[in-house]
Amino acid sequence: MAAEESQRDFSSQSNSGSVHGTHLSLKLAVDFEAKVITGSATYTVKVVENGATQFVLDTSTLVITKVEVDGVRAKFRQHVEHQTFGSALEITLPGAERAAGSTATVSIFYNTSPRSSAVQWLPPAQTAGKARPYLFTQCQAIHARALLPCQDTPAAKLTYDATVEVPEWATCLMSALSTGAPATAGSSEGMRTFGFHQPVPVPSYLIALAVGDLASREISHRCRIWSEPSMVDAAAHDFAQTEEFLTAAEELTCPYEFLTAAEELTCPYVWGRYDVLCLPPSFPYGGMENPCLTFVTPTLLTGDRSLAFVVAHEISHSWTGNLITNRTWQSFWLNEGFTMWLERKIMSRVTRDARYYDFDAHIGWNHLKEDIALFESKGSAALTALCPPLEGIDPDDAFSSVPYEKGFALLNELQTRIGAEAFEEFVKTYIDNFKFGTITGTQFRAFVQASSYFKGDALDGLDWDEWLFAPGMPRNKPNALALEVLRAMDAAYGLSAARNSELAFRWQLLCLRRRADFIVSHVLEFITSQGRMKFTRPLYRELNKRPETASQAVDAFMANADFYHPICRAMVAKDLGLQMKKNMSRSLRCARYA
Ligand SMILES: CC/C=C\C/C=C\C[C@@H](O)/C=C/C=C/C=C\[C@@H](O)CCCC(=O)O
Ligand SMILES: [Zn+2]
Repeated sequence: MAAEESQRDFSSQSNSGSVHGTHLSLKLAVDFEAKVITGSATYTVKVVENGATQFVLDTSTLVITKVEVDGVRAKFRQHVEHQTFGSALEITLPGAERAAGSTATVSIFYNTSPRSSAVQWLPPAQTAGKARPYLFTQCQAIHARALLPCQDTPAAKLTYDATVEVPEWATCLMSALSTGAPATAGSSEGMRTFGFHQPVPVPSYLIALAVGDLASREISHRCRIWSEPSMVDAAAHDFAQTEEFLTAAEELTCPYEFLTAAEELTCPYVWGRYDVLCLPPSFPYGGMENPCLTFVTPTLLTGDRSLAFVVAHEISHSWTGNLITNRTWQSFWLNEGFTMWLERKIMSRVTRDARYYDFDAHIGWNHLKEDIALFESKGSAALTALCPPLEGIDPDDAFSSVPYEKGFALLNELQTRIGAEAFEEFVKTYIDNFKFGTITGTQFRAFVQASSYFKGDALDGLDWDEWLFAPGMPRNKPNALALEVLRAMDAAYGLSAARNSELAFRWQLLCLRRRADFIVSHVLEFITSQGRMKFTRPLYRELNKRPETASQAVDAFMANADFYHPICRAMVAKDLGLQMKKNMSRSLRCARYA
């Protein structure tokens, strides 16, 4: 296999590997008339590599007016603009080469351009109220650099605070916690100032802003639904299950025994609040997982809550994506594949219907097929790899259902190998291990391989290179036959008690492969009551694949060795890794190879 996951972020020109902005203070003012945001971005900068002399950020269509380092004017240079990746902004750190661990405060004074790719400025006609303008941002994947100078790579997480001056009639929201009521004191005439802080380190693509004529409805102690006033009741109705989704997500992600709300929680929700802003119809995505404030499209408003699963998806990103973040866009599948998995688990719980997971996975599989065919027809098959070659590529051009559904398919494949219950526990260890950080596919692979949940032969035959780097459809369709479905089929059709040997054989093999342990006693009964190799050998081999059932297979075989025809006995002994001593037939005469 040719490809390799790069440690470099091809989509950023910043030098976050040697100098890292760890905290950002934004002071912004919104000018609807000029369609610009003006202000300053002040970074607390930490040198991580000895000898650094520059702090390099990404910008796109920004006008930089002044830079200060530790309060003193500093030299800066904006490179020629690259069509996709923008202009690198090089700021000279004055004095001698900086030692690792040293810090500085860097303030950049700037304004955005009316053609910023991060901001949509809506005239009143494009709003529901038709009376006031509106603006919202969308920074994923690499548009944050068109909103503020930043190290626009998910590898560089930072905390932030912000003040934003907006017209007095407007409400300003950000992907952060509010610091309190807006202030008019200290603001320009006719303006008021909103304050925010985000104490959890986030990547730049999660910095978000919306300003408009907004109203809200509180739907739980930590969830509020926002939109334009004329839509807010409809939005609050369609997203009324938000708290229920959030609770289900907490149960699925908390590595400790989950306690009820009345008791002390062992896993407090890291982000503090989960609010939802329902945007005007030009919002380009179904939802965007901006922390503390998910953005959603109004196309979800049906009146019957049938599209609220998008909120379950965005809630899931609170852990997979926002808490554990893809280190570069090559590992975007870890954000989205895990989020699809969690979304489907949440929806199965909330609907109390285990079939939800399988049916939705089936729909996702078909979506994946369509997207892969589309990319192949465009001559872009390489972008259908889970870890795509992104050098020189605009991430927006690479976007498809591949990271979502192929990513999910890989996780589902892992789940199938150890069973849903064990995989759910494994995911909790994954979250606990990588929370607050970033991850690559290579790290994930190593984590799985080292995990005690995947001991023994659980990963046998899994071709990681093919999964991560080969374009096209994965080989194995996610199996829709969850344990619960097998139990329901058994209850409906009595398959475990089937007397038809062909039927019993197929059913038993299927159940063993799905690790449905209720079948084991039936299998042992079947393989010790007849000796037809067509049935007996595959079932013994299947039992022998897992430590939990292998010893039962050996015991059953040894106890019944005399029953089998010598050919069958010899074949099964080989299948089980046992050596039959010549002319001996009793169980004690078998010994394990090696
Ligand atoms: C392998 C692809 C590499 C990088 C792509 C990363 C980001 C792509 C960029 O286009 C931004 C995507 C933003 C997505 C936001 C929300 C999605 O969950 C929405 C999914 C589609 C929808 O429901 O409308
Ligand atoms: Zn998502």
